[in-house]
Amino acid sequence: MEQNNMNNVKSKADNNMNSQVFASCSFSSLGLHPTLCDQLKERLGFEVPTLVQAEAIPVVLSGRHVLVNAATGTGKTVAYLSPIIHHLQNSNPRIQRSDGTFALVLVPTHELCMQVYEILLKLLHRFHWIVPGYIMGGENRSKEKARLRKGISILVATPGRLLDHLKNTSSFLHTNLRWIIFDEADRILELGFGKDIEQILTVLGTKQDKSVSKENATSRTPEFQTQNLLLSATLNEKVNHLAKISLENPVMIGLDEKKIQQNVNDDHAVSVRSDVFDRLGEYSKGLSASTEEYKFPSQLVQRYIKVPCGSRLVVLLSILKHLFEREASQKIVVFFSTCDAVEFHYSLISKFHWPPISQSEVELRKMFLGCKTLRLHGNMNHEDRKTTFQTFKTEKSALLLSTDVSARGLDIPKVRCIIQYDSPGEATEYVHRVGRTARLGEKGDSLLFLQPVEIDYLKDLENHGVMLTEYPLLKLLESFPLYGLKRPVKKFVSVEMHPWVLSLQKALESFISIESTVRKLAMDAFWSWVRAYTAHRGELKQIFMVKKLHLGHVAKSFALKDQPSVVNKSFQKQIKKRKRDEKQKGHSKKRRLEISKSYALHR
Ligand SMILES: Nc1ncnc2c1ncn2[C@@H]1O[C@H](COP(=O)(O)OP(=O)(O)OP(=O)(O)O)[C@@H](O)[C@H]1O
Repeated sequence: MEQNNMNNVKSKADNNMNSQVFASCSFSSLGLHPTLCDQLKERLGFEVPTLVQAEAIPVVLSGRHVLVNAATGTGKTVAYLSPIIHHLQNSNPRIQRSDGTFALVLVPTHELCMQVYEILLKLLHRFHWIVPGYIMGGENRSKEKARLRKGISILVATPGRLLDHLKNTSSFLHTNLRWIIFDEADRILELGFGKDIEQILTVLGTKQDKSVSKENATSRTPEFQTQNLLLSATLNEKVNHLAKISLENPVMIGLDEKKIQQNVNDDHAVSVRSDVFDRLGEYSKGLSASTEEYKFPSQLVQRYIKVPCGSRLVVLLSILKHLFEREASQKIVVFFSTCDAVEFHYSLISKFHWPPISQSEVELRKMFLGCKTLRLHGNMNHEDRKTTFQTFKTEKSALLLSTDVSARGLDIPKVRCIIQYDSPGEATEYVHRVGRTARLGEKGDSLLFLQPVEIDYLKDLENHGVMLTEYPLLKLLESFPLYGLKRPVKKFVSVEMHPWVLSLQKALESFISIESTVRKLAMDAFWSWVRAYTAHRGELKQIFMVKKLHLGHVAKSFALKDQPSVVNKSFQKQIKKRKRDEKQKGHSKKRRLEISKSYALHR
């Protein structure tokens, strides 16, 4: 009886969740071609549209420019791809490869490029005359040229490589271009592609000139007009600017109309000029002090864990152990600030054995974490990145250690938990990292690591409407066996002094001292971690201050016993050398910009 009641409650909750995610209509009722609806069902398993799809598809089909601001994992990709495919397959006479490119999807990263391309492949299965393709940095240019020469109807591209081909590949035919889509627009801009995008729009002749009168601008024949779509899970001034230069009288989807109205009414002068971009601009301004708007899936449980610096590594490993022992089959992503940190933790987790047992039982020694572990970062070659991404997608249970290369737009099914071991910095980044879980109504947890000195970061998140609750760390530590050590009698023993923490830290340090390759990785990771810590921008600089840190404790978080001076010396040396080099080169502002762009790309 009790079980029945429980089941009823669960199914009500599931129904409730479904109605927050899915619409109560069908794909065909939105106007999509029946064969395309079949493909959505057969190839992707989509029975009904999500709310965002139900709202966006008819508008995109109508030919209007659109700005979509919706939470992560709500189905934006199909919301723009399906109307495009609908129109292209309907085209009479049939389109041909030799007609060149009709639709251009711009994405920020390689992984997202491949992801969109794979969805396209599935949706186009029965429309063999519509050819999908991709071009992206790091791939072989001549092969891409050859593919472009043959003709690609729907092209997915990263901005830099697209611009390259627009300038240098004369056989790239784009005179029939009808759609330009900016997927993950905020990320594209954050990575420093703003100028590339402006150039792309100029080369394609689709940059919106706001000096042209509105009447003239909207009276173009719809058939030959380029329809631009901009999708972003976060809104800010930069996205607003891109919207301004790329969209013409757009329909806005996902923006809170009441808020827009309120902001506009608050400023009478503004309400007189009710241009859609002024309204968007006012909307962005009214959002918060930092002009950002965030949307979270309601089922996402967001927590933070307060950990003293020197115990960070032990606590990370303990939490992972706890999570995988509680639920053996699950996927977890841990975010780090640098490629070196990913390499070090990957190597450590893949090799570290515990609990401590006698030498005679050596064959029984278990890995500390028995889960499949993968790594992903910008210094890996493309093939490895692709393989990791595919493996993590298909595994039922795995741990992915990653930099922010996987924070945006990547759709990995069934990720149960996101751990932000290194703080994300910008709140936008926080949103996108946690957006890898709790997708499309699924359950999801997120956990943010903060040191006591960084706790003000919570206020910054609060200013953006992100509220976190505290994770009960001491309770977790109490749950571990102590292998003969005495459990503390005092209830409120500190995290650092907890016997489990002390003994695991000791084991990690001894392990590192004999494993020279892992030790070398730890030293590199320490160095780059400190450098990344100093790179926080704006107001965050007051929260994440290197001088507030004890470098000896930082070293401990890389299982290094060394006094910081030993590790620090090489760090100081490198900093000095860099400064010297920079001086010699007459380090211009332009150069600094280039460096920060390439730094972002290599994360
Ligand atoms: N109608 C649907 N029915 C079932 N599943 C769907 C439907 N639409 C999308 N999905 C699934 O939902 C997940 C999220 O979709 P998608 O990646 O397009 O979201 P998104 O809004 O672009 O996310 P992000 O902002 O993180 O890029 C994917 O796994 C996708 O396969």
